[in-house]
Amino acid sequence: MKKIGITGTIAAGKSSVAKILKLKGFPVFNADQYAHLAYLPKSKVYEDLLKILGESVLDDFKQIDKQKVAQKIFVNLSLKKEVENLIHPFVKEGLFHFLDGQKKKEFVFAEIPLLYQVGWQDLFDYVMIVDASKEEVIKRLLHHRHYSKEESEKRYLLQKQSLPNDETTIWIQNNGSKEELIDQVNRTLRDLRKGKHGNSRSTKL
Ligand SMILES: CC(C)(COP(=O)(O)OP(=O)(O)OC[C@H]1O[C@@H](n2cnc3c(N)ncnc32)[C@H](O)[C@@H]1O)[C@@H](O)C(=O)NCCC(=O)NCCS
Ligand SMILES: Nc1ncnc2c1ncn2[C@@H]1O[C@H](COP(=O)(O)OP(=O)(O)OP(=O)(O)O)[C@@H](O)[C@H]1O
Repeated sequence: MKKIGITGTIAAGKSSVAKILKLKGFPVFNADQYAHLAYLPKSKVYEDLLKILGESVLDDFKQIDKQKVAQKIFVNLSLKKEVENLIHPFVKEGLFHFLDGQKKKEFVFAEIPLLYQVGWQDLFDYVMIVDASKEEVIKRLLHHRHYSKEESEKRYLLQKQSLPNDETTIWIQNNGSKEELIDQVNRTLRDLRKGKHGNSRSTKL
């Protein structure tokens, strides 16, 4: 089993790549979706999250409202850190459990937007970085997410990150059509099978 982390900036096309891979039958873990499970009353970090965030983040059904969480943590970085200290280990456990169940698969993927910020790159044999030009990203945020021009620029700058590059990095440049994106994913799979992306790094798993 080769483990491949998928990351990249906002609206670069990470989820689109994940969708293409899923349609081709590959298992794909989604860190953001899994993180949302932490906010459900039955999760094991729910009570601790409530202690940190306070009852004001609950909605009428006693569910933690993610929008209210966002409003609190993005203006209070120490609170954000405290929340992350609960959620990141929760997601990591979910990721390990997922990988454990896929041992017989050729390739297994995990979409982790904050891969480098959380420092999980060494868990993977390869890191696939989905990239797009600033112009394309802004266009997608305006047209598909219906953000204003200012909001789009702000989000782009907030999430822009410096991305490392070594022989185990696989770049997907998503500035063209969806068909071109599918072609690139197919080419990448072919190259991976031929070993063209270098020797995979030794992982910590
Ligand atoms: C704060 C959370 C709940 C927001 O989740 P969600 O997936 O719903 O994000 P989404 O992009 O849909 O935003 C929800 C709301 O937050 C606002 N928001 C999102 N990002 C930002 C930001 N950087 N600054 C201000 N507001 C923001 C949005 O405007 C929206 O109103 C989520 O990001 C979270 O749980 N973060 C902490 C844990 C973590 O690091 N997760 C990553 C997985 S490893
Ligand atoms: N090559 C493309 N051509 C046209 N539209 C695209 C292309 N790639 C992605 N999109 C569209 O741009 C938007 C963002 O793409 P996607 O959701 O895949 O990005 P993402 O990196 O997962 O975003 P986020 O970081 O916000 O979760 C989506 O509406 C998607 O359909």
